[in-house]
Amino acid sequence: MSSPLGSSGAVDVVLALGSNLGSRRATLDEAVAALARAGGLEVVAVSPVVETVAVTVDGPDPSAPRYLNAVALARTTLDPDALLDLAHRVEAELGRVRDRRWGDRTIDIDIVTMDGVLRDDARLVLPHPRAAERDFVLEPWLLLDPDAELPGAGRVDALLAGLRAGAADADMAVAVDGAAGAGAGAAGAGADAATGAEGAER
Ligand SMILES: Nc1ncnc2c1ncn2[C@@H]1O[C@H](COP(=O)(O)OP(=O)(O)OP(=O)(O)O)[C@@H](O)[C@H]1O
Ligand SMILES: Nc1nc2c(c(=O)[nH]1)N=C(CO)CN2
Repeated sequence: MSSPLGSSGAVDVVLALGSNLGSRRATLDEAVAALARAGGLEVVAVSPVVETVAVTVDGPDPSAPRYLNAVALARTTLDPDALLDLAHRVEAELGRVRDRRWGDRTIDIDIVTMDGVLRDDARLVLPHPRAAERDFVLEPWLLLDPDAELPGAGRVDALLAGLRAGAADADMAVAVDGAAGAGAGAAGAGADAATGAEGAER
């Protein structure tokens, strides 16, 4: 089967998605579908969905609406700026309002890594500077790819184990659902670990 990207110049990217407002699961699915529809990006696989406690600027907040988080693996011919523009466009389409840092949001799409790209400027930092500390990124990523590595930080399984060893709230990720974006290479790995997030929209 031929790739919609053709054969030239595509690189692997890892995208982290999160939603803690509205119909979270539907929004994640719509975000994956919108990314998959966009020119220059092919969604290869999507992780199971993990329900997580909101991390705010003051730390984990069990009283805030919980997030559904997922990770998507994709291939793209877009350059990093164009990929960030696409992420922002999809966020805007899905009602993302930027008010507070780490505030509640219908959808957040972060670029975790882009193969071979190291970048650090006001607009974009790659790999994502906080991915290594975020169980809400590492857990779904690991479910999708047990051999995943975060460039410059190490294996995702080791990073997650380190976080869990250090965290009093090691069970912040409270439930695992099926993969987001079914039909876009969604992976079912880890769905057996579900503890009831299915239909958990409130
Ligand atoms: N790797 C990256 N992925 C996405 N945005 C990035 C990245 N590096 C830098 N940014 C910049 O961060 C800005 C703020 O992004 P956003 O509002 O999604 O932040 P946030 O999700 O609240 O916090 P965080 O960046 O810690 O995830 C974006 O407009 C973008 O310019
Ligand atoms: N649980 C959880 N907390 C967050 C998340 C997220 O995706 N999941 N995203 C944030 C900003 O990117 C801030 N806090």
